[in-house]
Amino acid sequence: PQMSIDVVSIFPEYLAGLQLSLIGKAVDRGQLSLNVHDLRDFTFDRHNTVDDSPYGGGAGMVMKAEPWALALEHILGGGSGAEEGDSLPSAGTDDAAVGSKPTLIVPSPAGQVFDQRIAEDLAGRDHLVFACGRYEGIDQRVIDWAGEHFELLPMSIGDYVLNGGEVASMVMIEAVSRLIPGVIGNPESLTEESHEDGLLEYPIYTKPANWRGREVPEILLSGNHAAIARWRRDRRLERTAEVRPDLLEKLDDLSKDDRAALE
Ligand SMILES: N#Cc1c(-c2ccc3ccn(Cc4ccccn4)c3c2)n[nH]c1N
Repeated sequence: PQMSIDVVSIFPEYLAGLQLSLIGKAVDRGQLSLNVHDLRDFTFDRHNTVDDSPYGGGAGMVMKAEPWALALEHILGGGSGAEEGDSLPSAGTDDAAVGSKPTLIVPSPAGQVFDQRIAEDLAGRDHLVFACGRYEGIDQRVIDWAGEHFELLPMSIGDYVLNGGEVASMVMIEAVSRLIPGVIGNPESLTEESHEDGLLEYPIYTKPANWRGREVPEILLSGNHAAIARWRRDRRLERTAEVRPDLLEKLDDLSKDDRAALE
């Protein structure tokens, strides 16, 4: 497959949603391999303990180190099925064989904020591993240990607090996998999408032309493609200025027409 993704979680069924729709088809087509691992499979006490109280006191619980190290070693050892059953990996396809480390993404409120640029970077990698924490997070020594075996990326999906890393991992896996060539049905829709060139997308319409007395903007029915392109760009600039002026600040290649639209 072009990319293999492993996810470790105490709620593996949370990730079942990824098997549906786009990603499911890409997996069926062999473009993507997705393996979800239950952290509790790497515990051996009667209660399958994954957490304990924090050294130094404080509220909540901390995820124990050993189960995480065992789960990640299983994945490093090719336990994600990357080797088993596949044709012999030629040089460059198998991280372990050529020595480039797999990427370990650790969702965390204290991570770097995920964005489209990071999604594009991750889409070019061979093997992504997502470590979904719960409770107050994972024993720091796991992160320190993992840094020797993975390229380590603590990542946050935004400035709000979640209860764990599963939802964040699904967000990142969806944003990354749709950038893999062939995974999304219609590649054209990748080029025009918003956040690609820093502007939000323009308003979209489909039949009927008059819906409950509301008309589609005349220009869109005109067939004048240059005028339509200009109208769409103007709407994108207007919307971005209105909703996300911070994105506009970043743009430095606005044309005369662009500035006119922002007046
Ligand atoms: N990505 C991302 C996240 C998270 C996130 C990710 C992983 C974990 C594992 C446990 N918790 C609960 C928790 C709450 C408070 C302080 C520490 N930990 C997580 C929260 N919150 N917000 C984001 N954008």
